[in-house]
Amino acid sequence: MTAIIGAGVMGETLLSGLVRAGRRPDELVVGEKRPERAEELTARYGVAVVDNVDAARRADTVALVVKPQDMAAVLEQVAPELRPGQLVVSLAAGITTAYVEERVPAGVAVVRVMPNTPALVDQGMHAVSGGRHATAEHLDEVEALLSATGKVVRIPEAQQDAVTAISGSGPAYVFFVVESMIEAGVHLGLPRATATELVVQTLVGSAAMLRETGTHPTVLREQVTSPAGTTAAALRELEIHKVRAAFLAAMEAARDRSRALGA
Ligand SMILES: NC(=O)C1=CN([C@@H]2O[C@H](COP(=O)(O)OP(=O)(O)OC[C@H]3O[C@@H](n4cnc5c(N)ncnc54)[C@H](O)[C@@H]3O)[C@@H](O)[C@H]2O)C=CC1
Ligand SMILES: O=C(O)[C@@H]1CCC=N1
Repeated sequence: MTAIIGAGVMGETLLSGLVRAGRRPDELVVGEKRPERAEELTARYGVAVVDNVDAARRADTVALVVKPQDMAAVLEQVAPELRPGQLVVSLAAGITTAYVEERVPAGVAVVRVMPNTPALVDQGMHAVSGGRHATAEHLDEVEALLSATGKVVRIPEAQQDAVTAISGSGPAYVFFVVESMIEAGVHLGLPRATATELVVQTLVGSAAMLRETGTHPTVLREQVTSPAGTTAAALRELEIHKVRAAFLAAMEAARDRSRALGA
């Protein structure tokens, strides 16, 4: 039995992935604070939504998908139900395995995961790190849990805040670029629907090229950039506006915020 405590955006992403991967609703249990959300999830997936204490008691694996700020309260609530042999998986930004281990009975295995929302379409990027009592089998179990919804990498926990800044928050940066390009298309006189179709397919095509050719992105960019052409004119403006430096500063800010959330 797997429990998911906190079924907002990321909790539902995990839940729907498990259901798509063939888990039966009676093998899953959800803890969710908002009653209207609980009703929605039961209607959509046929899962039981129970209180957190009951969810933790019934499950072998307990996935915590509440906001980092709510983690201490949830751990305080469920800790009396947890026992060695159970596995706690935290998907929260910034929360370290040590933070969880300090709040659960000794010997409970803890694994930290940084997922991302493309898992909703089985294209997620999940980074996994084990805590003090997590064995290779625990990591295998978490990998099996997540691999149905995307790629899984195992990383040292010290890299988790950087990973959060890159792949955890990453989809938002990509959507921001997409929004900006669509808006630019509208400014250039294209109908919004046309601009949207052009930008989305350009993104999907570029992503497929990166994955399928394995060619370095710099080479792919140079292939598009004809001497004294249109792309060179555009890239010059991006450099003048320090877009590369802005990305560096943005991801440093995300990394720092992740660290602060777990402090
Ligand atoms: N949204 C994203 O793209 C990603 C989110 N995460 C992590 O996932 C976690 C959840 O984030 P979101 O799903 O975006 O937030 P959210 O606000 O959509 O979901 C949190 C859910 O937890 C519920 N909740 C709060 N306190 C609770 C309690 N005491 N008991 C039971 N349920 C409770 C809320 O009602 C809500 O449905 C965060 O820790 C975040 O760092 C990680 C990677 C990506
Ligand atoms: O913005 C956040 O804090 C969460 C963690 C990574 C993506 N969303």
